[in-house]
Amino acid sequence: MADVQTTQAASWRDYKELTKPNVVLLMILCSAIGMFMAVPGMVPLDVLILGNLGIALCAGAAAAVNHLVDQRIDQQMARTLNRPVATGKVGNTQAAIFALVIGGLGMGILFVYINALTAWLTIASLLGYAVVYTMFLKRATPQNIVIGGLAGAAPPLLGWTAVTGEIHGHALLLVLIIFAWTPPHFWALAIHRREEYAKVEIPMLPVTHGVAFTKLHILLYTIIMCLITLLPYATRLSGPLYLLGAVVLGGGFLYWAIELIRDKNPKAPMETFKYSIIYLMALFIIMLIDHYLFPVSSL
Ligand code: HEM
Ligand SMILES: CC(C)=CCC/C(C)=C/CC/C(C)=C/COP(=O)(O)OP(=O)(O)O
Repeated sequence: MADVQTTQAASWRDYKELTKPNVVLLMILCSAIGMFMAVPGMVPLDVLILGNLGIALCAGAAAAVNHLVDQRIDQQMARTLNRPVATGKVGNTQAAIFALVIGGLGMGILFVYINALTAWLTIASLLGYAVVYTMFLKRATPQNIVIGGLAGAAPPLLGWTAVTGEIHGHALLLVLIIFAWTPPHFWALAIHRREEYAKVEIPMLPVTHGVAFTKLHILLYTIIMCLITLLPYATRLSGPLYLLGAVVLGGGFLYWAIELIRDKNPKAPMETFKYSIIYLMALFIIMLIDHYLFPVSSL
C-alpha cells in the first residue's frame, strides 16, 4: 500500500478520530458496567481506571487499523471521505505506528496491572475487528457484521474478567445482548447508506438481499434481542427496575423495527440507528442503577 500524499499536517484531533472515540466511549461504558455487575460492592479504583484505559486503547488501535485498511473505500463514500487516512492527513506509516503504540500500551497495561485472561480476550477482540472483520468478513459476506459483531460485543466480558479473573455465565449474557443488538444497529444505517456500499462493492445485507429482506431481519434480531434482555432478570443477575427498563426500551426498539417495515417514514432508518445507540446506553445504565438499588441478596 503506497502512502497517500500528505497534504496537511495532522492534528491531535485527527488521531482522536482514528480511534472512533464515540464508539469506544460506549464500549467503555459497557465494560465499566460489566465491572460493576461482577461484584456486589465497589470496583477497586485501579481496576476501574487501568482496566478501562487498557481496553479503550486496544479498541482505539483496532479502529485505527480499520481506518488504514479501509482507506480506499472510505475515500469513495460520503460518510467517510473526510477521515484522516482517507484524505492523506495522516499517512499510512503514521497510522500504523499510532495503532501499534496505543495497542501495545493497552496490552501492556492489561498484562501488567489487570490479568492475562482480560489481556488475551481483549487482544482477541482487537484482532477480531481489525483483522477478521475488516480485512476479510466485511468484503466477503453479508453476515459480516453478525460474525464480526462478537468483537464489538466483548466489552462487558472484558470488564467482568478484569475484576474477577474468571468468565461467568452472567458476563456472557451481557455479551449476548450486544451481539444481538449489533445487526439492527448497523443494518438500519446500512439501509440509509446502501447506495454507497453498493458503489464500493461491500456486500452489506441491503445491497445483496434488498431493503425489505434487511428490514425483516432487523425485526427478527430485535425480537431476539428483546427476549435476551429478559434473561438477566430471569437468571437473577438483575432486578425489577432493570426488567422495567428492558421492556420499555425494547418496546421502543420494536416500534422502530415495525416503522421500518411499514415504510411510511423516510427518516425511519436513521432514527432507528440513533435509537439503537440511546437504547444500549440506557439499558446498561439502568442495569447499573438496578444493581445497587436491588442487590441480588435482596431479591
Ligand atoms: C461489527 C459491529 C458494528 C458495526 C458494523 C457498527 C457500525 C457502525 C457504523 C457504520 C457507524 C457509523 C459511524 C459513522 O457515523 O461514521 C456506527 C456508529 C456508532 N456505533 Fe457502531 N457498529 C458496530 C458495533 C458497535 C458497538 C459494539 C458499539 C458500542 C458498544 C457501537 C457504538 C456505536 C456508536 C456510539 C456510534 C456513533 C458514533 C458517532 O456518532 O460518532 N457500535 N457503528
Ligand atoms: C478491543 C475491542 C473491544 C475491540 C473492538 C473494536 C471496535 C472499535 C469495534 C467497532 C465496531 C465498529 C464501529 C464497526 C464499524 O466498522 P465499519 O468498518 O463497518 O464501519 P465504518 O465504515 O464506519 O468504518
